[in-house]
Amino acid sequence: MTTAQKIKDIEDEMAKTQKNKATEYHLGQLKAKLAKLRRELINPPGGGGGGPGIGFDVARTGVASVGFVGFPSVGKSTLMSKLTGTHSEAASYEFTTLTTVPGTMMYNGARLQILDLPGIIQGAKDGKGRGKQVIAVARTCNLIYIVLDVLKPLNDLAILQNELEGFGIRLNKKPPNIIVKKKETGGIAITNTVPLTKIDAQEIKAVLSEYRMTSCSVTIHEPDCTIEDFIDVVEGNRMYVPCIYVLNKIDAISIEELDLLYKIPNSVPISSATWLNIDELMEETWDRLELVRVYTKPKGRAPDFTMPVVLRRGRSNVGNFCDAIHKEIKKQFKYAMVYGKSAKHAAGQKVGLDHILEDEDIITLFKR
Ligand SMILES: Nc1nc2c(ncn2[C@@H]2O[C@H](COP(=O)(O)OP(=O)(O)OP(=O)(O)O)[C@@H](O)[C@H]2O)c(=O)[nH]1
Ligand SMILES: [K+]
Ligand SMILES: [Mg+2]
Repeated sequence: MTTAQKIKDIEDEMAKTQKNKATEYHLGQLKAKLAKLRRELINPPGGGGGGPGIGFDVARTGVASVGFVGFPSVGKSTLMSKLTGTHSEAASYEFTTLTTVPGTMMYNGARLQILDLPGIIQGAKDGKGRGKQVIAVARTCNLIYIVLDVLKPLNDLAILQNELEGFGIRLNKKPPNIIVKKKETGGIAITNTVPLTKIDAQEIKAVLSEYRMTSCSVTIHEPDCTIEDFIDVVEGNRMYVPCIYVLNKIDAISIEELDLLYKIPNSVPISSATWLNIDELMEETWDRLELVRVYTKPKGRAPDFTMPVVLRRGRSNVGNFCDAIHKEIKKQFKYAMVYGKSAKHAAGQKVGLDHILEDEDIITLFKR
């Protein structure tokens, strides 16, 4: 039996099983089994299906990457070509794009890599078409655009989300605040600092037994966490990626229809053909990438506002700033003066390598 068939069997059994006190343990086991099988699909035990396939992965440039995921002919290549100036073939027939086509664009002083990807179809995560390679590239991006054609059913969005979820990608979600620690002995201890509304001890134990984890402590700080969140933590290979739903081809619909589209959270309606609303798309892109621009101010001179050093949130301390300029700089570092949002005083703050910089800060380095 193939992995995909085993998955189908478990999904069928879950659909048949009513959720109640008596079946909780069984359902927990089934969900854990499902997660393990899905991992096999991403990373087959024999190797081979793991990372992006040959020709699919491309050299990474720029400070952040945006990957385009969507069904065929929704306008991904049209958008990518116009944004970057790099030609990616666009045509009215499906599967025009057959591999990753990279381009770059500058925005707010940051170089962004834009990855145009082949169209995927339902079942991609289970091995249909080149979907697995496409999703494997998307997994490594800092932002995903799910591109949709507004002339097609909006339910396509749910299908695509499901494809990415099945490949261990979590869209617009933070990692659940749950800590699982393996121990030598002592059995299973579950503590929670928030009320558990959607998960219970039986389910947790079923999952742990499925993973052969007989002794461990589980601490749950995540409000309303589900058994799926818990499995994500136990599995540990999830990618939490921000996502914008790009609703393309609005040139072909009425204003009334457009008003309805605006109600969909995390979405930006655009037309890549007639270049409508691209400004909003880029502003949203900038916000979601959480980039930090830092301007350098040579001692005794005015800051250079033309060329920021761009860092990513979470990797934006003074040490990261030094590394972004030159790997030797940290060795000579004595202290830095920082001006802007991260500084305690308007007149600036003297800081060390651990100080975390904020967007549009100004910095002067002092060497030993
Ligand atoms: N009306 C309209 N048509 C568009 C728009 N953007 C793209 N198209 C048309 O949609 C068709 C497909 O465009 P592509 O850019 O090739 O789409 P794709 O998503 O890259 O397609 P694949 O590579 O085959 O997956 C072409 O005929 C485009 O001219 C748009 O904003 N409005
Ligand atoms: K096409
Ligand atoms: Mg294309």
